[in-house]
Amino acid sequence: MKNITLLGATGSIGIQTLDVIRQHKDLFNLYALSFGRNVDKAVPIINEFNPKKIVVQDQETKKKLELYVRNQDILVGSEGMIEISIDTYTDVLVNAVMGSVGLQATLQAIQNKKQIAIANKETLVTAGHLVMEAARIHNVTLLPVDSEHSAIFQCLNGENQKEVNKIIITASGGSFRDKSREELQDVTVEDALNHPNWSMGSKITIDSATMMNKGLEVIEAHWLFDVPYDQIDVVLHKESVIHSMVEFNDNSVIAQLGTPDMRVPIQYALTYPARLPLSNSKKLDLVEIGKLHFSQMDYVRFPCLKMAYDAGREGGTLPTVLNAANEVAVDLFLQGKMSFVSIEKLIGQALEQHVTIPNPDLETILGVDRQTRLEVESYFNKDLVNKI
Ligand SMILES: NC(=O)C1=CN([C@@H]2O[C@H](COP(=O)(O)OP(=O)(O)OC[C@H]3O[C@@H](n4cnc5c(N)ncnc54)[C@H](OP(=O)(O)O)[C@@H]3O)[C@@H](O)[C@H]2O)C=CC1
Ligand SMILES: CC(=O)[C@@H](O)[C@H](O)COP(=O)(O)O
Ligand SMILES: [Mn+2]
Repeated sequence: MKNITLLGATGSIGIQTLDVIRQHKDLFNLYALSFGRNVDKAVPIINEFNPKKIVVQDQETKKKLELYVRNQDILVGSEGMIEISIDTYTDVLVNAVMGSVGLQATLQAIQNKKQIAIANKETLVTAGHLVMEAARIHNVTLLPVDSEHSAIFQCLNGENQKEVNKIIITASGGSFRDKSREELQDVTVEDALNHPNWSMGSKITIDSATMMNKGLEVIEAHWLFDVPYDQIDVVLHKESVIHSMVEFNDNSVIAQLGTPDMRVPIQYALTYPARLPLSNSKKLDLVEIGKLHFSQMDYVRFPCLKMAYDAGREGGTLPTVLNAANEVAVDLFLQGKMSFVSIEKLIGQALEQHVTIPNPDLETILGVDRQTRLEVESYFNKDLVNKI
């Protein structure tokens, strides 16, 4: 029996992780969980799974939760997340929190040799070099949950890394894939949240519409698989049936396919190297689908992807700036405070202003992250973007 600690239990990945745990009660026990502020969603989860420890985002949420929860310790904030992640009884940490807030918990869990299933790409974008260095030193394998990275991980299984020509990450194109740049001017939050293939949390759904999701995934792939940026391609594939591919030096290409169901990569990360049946998961029927489509990525249409490649190549603190600026900008858009196209403007502005610090330590990363968030808020307040 493995004790799982789940960061982000009330989110899209969190809920699907709980479904996997529910299906394999003989293998997994939910030992501890964290969530942000959604007490209504958390209470039934706590009643069903009875975790020993719970972490919430702030004191106010703790007070609300105390009205429903009597048997568990309720911890708060980043320190609480670290505490449950390194707890002696935690065997596996699933990082399914939104944003770079789970970075320190992940780093400390690695230092404590916990098994890590990582959905949270922002952690790897903001501090990939620190996370991978810790994983190397402590001999911990990061098991990817992100569908593309799980696919690449499976394609590389048993292969020689030196024989890899390139990684090909597929992109659905997101909710505005058929719109021109001009047509993006007056799109709404509701339009942007309408992803064609996946039902996900709101931040990643907006990232998918701006193509920043693919940019974050390129950086994530660079760190997880130790592949240079020149050997990572992105191709538009609107069906999201091929989750990603690897081309080898004999021009052979291995791909991983499946219906869009995040429980598949979540479960694989938890049961690796074994595979288990997953009930209520739709089988892939290629005959029913008939055709798969592919087209070249357009970096002018999707400037966020270009910014991510550039920031990744430059390295140092630039990916931290990219990520923090994106988190703030997406949040401002989701709150209805500014237009969709303002997201890329705010990120571009933050990247332009920043003087990269090479090889940053954790303190530097956390400082740059904080500073960038303040700066982006200030550009917004100074009217540098189109407010709605
Ligand atoms: N959803 C998907 O299919 C996929 C997601 N991912 C990645 O997985 C991660 C999670 O995504 P997703 O599940 O969609 O996100 P959601 O927004 O659905 O869920 C996020 C979770 O994190 C919690 N949370 C948010 N902010 C904070 C905070 N400041 N402190 C503590 N907890 C917080 C939320 O709590 P609450 O809601 O209670 O406030 C919720 O439990 C992201 O990094 C995403 O990029 C990767 C591939 C696919
Ligand atoms: C399910 C998943 O892994 C998401 O990251 C998904 O890939 C988003 O789709 P696109 O970013 O390709 O639209
Ligand atoms: Mn993905």
